[in-house]
Amino acid sequence: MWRFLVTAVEPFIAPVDELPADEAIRRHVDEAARAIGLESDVGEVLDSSYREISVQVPLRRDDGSLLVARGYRVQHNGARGPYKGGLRFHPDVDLTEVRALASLMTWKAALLDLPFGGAKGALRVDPGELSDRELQALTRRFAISISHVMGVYRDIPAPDVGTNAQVMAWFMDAFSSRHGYSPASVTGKPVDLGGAPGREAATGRGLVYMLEAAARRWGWDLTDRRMVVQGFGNVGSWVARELDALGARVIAVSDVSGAMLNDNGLDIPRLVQTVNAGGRVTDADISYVKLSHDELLTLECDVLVPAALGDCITSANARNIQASVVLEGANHPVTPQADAELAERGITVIPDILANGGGVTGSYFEWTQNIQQFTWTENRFNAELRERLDRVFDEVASYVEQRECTYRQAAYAIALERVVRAIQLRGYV
Ligand SMILES: NC(=O)c1ccc[n+]([C@@H]2O[C@H](COP(=O)([O-])OP(=O)(O)OC[C@H]3O[C@@H](n4cnc5c(N)ncnc54)[C@H](O)[C@@H]3O)[C@@H](O)[C@H]2O)c1
Repeated sequence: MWRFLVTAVEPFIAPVDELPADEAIRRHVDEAARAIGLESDVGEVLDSSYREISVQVPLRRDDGSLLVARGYRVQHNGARGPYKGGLRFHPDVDLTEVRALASLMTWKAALLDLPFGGAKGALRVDPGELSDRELQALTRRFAISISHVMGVYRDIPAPDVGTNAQVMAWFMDAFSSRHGYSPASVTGKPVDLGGAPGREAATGRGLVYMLEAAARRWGWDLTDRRMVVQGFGNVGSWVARELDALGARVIAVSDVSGAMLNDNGLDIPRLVQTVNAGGRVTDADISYVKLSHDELLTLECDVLVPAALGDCITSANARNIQASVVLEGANHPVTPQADAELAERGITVIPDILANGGGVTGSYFEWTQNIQQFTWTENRFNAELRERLDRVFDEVASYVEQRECTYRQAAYAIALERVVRAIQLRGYV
């Protein structure tokens, strides 16, 4: 059984001059509203969430003590389809962060032209401190507590930080016990339970597909390019594997246990082996120099992939970033102030709602296959994923070239137009 390792280091804390996450996303949306000349007051609907649920999730622990966790599900906007978004289990998560992440999902799904609205859920708990029985009991209790607003055509969760296919299986089983067998009520499930072959790798693989699309457009050869990946969980480990397979040089990676560098390129298959066996990256018996978490972010490299938590590139370290490109694997890893500073310094940022969109696209494939009770092969899954992501990247890149704006500004402008159109067509306001 896997174990989660989430709390061994301090969480990233944005400097006080930075905006809270939900306001930061709102700032991006406001900027997009100005860019597309949104004159209607429909934008006001998007300033807040449609529904925010906060529930108490009690658990009798193995040692007899009582744990009372707090669970959240935020549904931001459902104009384009059922709500969709991950479930995060983390001790530092709060409603403000969940609200921000739910809104990001609205923009991501719209940008990728998927028939979903945006949502996010979280349980404020450290999964690494729980036994398997405790984790299962807590997941089931949480699922039942919010099941009245969940469902195949209502709201469909997926894995995120601190959750995985096994957690999704428990969630699906608890939901199904109330509503009848519903594999399409959750995505990112184990393949033996209706999970789509390819979904587990889809976010990390999708990031690399996006980078390849960018490389073709910019005339870059990715062979031997210096890559740095922060976070070595689902997203980070798959990014590193795919970059390594492409012939790029992954010189540094990190997880909660620390950061490591080898200028000649790290032995990624050995690292993956270590982590899959339940270890941390720094346990791997490979040649490396140990770095601090901050040093990893400021290494000189071609591409920096933050793939851990949000708010890691802020006004405190943006001026020290030495990457040519920041490819956002994590959600909201760059604060608005840092974003402006990176843009000024000529560093290209491929934003979360574009870069890590392979995850929700893979979830869309899984959901549709569950509804049709039909399974694609992994090859077909990957081919369809690449085709969709290439198309979306090209759309955003064309917008950037025509308007001379950043990738983030272009991505938000395209997404906002789609969501506003859906709100108006449905006569919501
Ligand atoms: N899983 C998905 O499909 C998906 C989809 C889109 C976006 N994301 C985003 O990607 C990010 C990572 O998600 P995941 O599913 O890989 O989570 P995960 O729990 O599988 O992995 C998180 C990784 O980050 C590491 N980490 C935590 N704090 C760190 C720190 N301070 N420094 C360095 N490493 C640290 C952990 O050790 C772990 O290796 C999150 O921001 C998530 O919202 C995930």
